[in-house]
Amino acid sequence: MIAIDGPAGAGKSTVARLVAARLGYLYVDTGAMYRAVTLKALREGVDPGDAEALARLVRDIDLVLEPGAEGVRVRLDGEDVTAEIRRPEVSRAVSAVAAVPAVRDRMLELQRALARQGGVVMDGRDIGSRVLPWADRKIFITASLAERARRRQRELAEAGVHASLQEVEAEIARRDHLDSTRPHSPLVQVPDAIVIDTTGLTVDEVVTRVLDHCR
Ligand SMILES: Nc1ncnc2c1ncn2[C@@H]1O[C@H](COP(=O)(O)OP(=O)(O)O)[C@@H](O)[C@H]1O
Ligand SMILES: Nc1ccn([C@@H]2O[C@H](COP(=O)(O)OP(=O)(O)O)[C@@H](O)[C@H]2O)c(=O)n1
Repeated sequence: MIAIDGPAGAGKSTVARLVAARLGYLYVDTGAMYRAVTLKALREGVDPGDAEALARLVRDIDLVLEPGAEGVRVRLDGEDVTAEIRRPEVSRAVSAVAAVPAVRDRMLELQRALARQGGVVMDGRDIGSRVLPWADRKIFITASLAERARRRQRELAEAGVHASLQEVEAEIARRDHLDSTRPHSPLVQVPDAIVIDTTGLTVDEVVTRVLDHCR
């Protein structure tokens, strides 16, 4: 069981997916789960600040993560929403939705159920601290804000979304602040995690470091 946490755009998903493939483990992208909940809320006109409505919304949500050739596919109520959950509207609202305790408690149940299936690499914000505190390895992946913004801007451009570097950087910084300061299972660096700063590294170098640590 490998737990990977860190701020937005640090490279968690990219590295976690490759490490899971190398080890033959299941990869669980918990950020995608919070994004899918947020998409459902936006579609149903539920205010991201309405905790009671969000608690109802997650109670029997149909959320499935399926391993695919190009990464995990996300199905919400039977529909493939893999691309849509990366839209800027979802990114803007997700931290408010993820701050609601009932949402986090429901995601925790689903995440632990996935981890019970066997070898797993799970990435997010509270995996080492709350979801899988008994994980065999914990890794905190980070990078400078400027580098993370450059990476996210490139990804958005590839998806046809054009935003200035300043805008992307401000948005990431705002989300990191919300994620780190919420009362319920905030983003924290646990003392038993090793830290990898990916700023000057290639994806391969980071994957190698994680695999070395897991041996
Ligand atoms: N050294 C590196 N480690 C991880 N990702 C990197 C690295 N260099 C560039 N990238 C790119 O940065 C982006 C990181 O995004 P992602 O993995 O979604 O981060 P996170 O899951 O932490 O938000 C990807 O497009 C990835 O290809
Ligand atoms: N374990 C997790 C994972 C994500 N999240 C929330 O979900 C958001 C999106 O996560 P993500 O990993 O997809 O974000 P990116 O770093 O890929 O942009 C985060 O900003 C958090 O608000 C969380 O609260 N706890």
